[in-house]
Amino acid sequence: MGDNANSNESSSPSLHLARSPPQPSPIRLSKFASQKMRILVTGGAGFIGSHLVDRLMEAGTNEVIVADNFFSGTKDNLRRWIGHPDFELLRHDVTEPLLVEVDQIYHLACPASPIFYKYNPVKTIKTNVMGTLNMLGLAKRVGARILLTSTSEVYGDPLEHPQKEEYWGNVNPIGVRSCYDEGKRVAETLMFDYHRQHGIEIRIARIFNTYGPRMNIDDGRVVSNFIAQALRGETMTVQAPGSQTRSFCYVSDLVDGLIKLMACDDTGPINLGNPGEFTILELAEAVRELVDSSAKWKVVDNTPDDPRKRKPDITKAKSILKWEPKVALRDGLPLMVEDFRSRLGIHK
Ligand SMILES: O=c1ccn([C@@H]2O[C@H](COP(=O)(O)OP(=O)(O)O[C@H]3OC[C@@H](O)[C@H](O)[C@H]3O)[C@@H](O)[C@H]2O)c(=O)[nH]1
Repeated sequence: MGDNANSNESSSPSLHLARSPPQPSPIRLSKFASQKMRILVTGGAGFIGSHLVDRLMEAGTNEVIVADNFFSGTKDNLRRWIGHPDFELLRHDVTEPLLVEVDQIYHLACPASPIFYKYNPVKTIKTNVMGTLNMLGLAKRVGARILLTSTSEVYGDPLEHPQKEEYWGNVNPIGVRSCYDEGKRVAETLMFDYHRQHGIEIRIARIFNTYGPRMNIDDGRVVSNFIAQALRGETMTVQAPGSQTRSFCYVSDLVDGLIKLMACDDTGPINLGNPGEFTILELAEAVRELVDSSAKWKVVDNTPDDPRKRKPDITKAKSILKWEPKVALRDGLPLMVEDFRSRLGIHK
């Protein structure tokens, strides 16, 4: 009985493992093909996406296609590249299939601020599941390598600290954050299943809290909220209890990590974040010192399932990518304040 079952090789799951990856189209292998790398960035009009696009375009060796539905991203973030011969901007929602010929896909598309991703939770989970399926389908068809920007939110409200990639997390499957947390967890699952079943080259980054110029002023996340509030003379809203912690990574460091991950030989997941850990009250204090010593903060209600602590273990990023963040919070915050001042037209 056991022998018979084992002798039926076509049903053996192991046969579906480690297939060779799909090959690029013949034209790409011809000597007349453009030597530039063709790269799709989904969500490329967003905060992190547009900084990534800058870096890819500045390299001068890439052609970049951005697909964005402009739900939280804006064309303004990309205005310096519009009209450039190596750049193309598509208004496209990743929940619909996309057919383009590319060598690499950076799949970022998804609202990342809790107020944005909770605004239309069904759309958020569709974006994570159908969007990732569509991009994996594209990667399979054209033989592209695909990098998913997953999140530290896959660890939920973590029971291990700091968080290592091996930790499976503590996530509420039915809570108000689940559309994002569970959505990204399914997206990671899809990535690995396409890798195992179809040999797709995958890379997964787990991004921790990131900040920097170009964040939406009313993005709703804590760093942008505090800076905008302090600059406008409003009271900073510290959500209770204020002792919860986050680790904040400056956007240029994060983009370095993404590019190194795409280039390396490891699938990930790899944590990308700055291990410097601060309570939310410490952050409010830092912003007060920087922007306006008379700025005030008040404690307001929090939202359900807010993680109480978060800090990346970046041992893997250090050893595999030779990456670690260079910009400390005290150096990155002033750069963001400068950007917010100029966008808000506040020059005090
Ligand atoms: O005005 C505010 C906003 C937020 N907060 C608090 O600041 C902390 C951080 O909140 P944010 O909204 O900035 O971000 P979160 O850490 O909740 O989620 C983020 O996690 C990592 C990324 O993947 C995403 O960008 C985002 O989901 C929370 O404890 C929140 O309660 C405030 O105290 N005041």
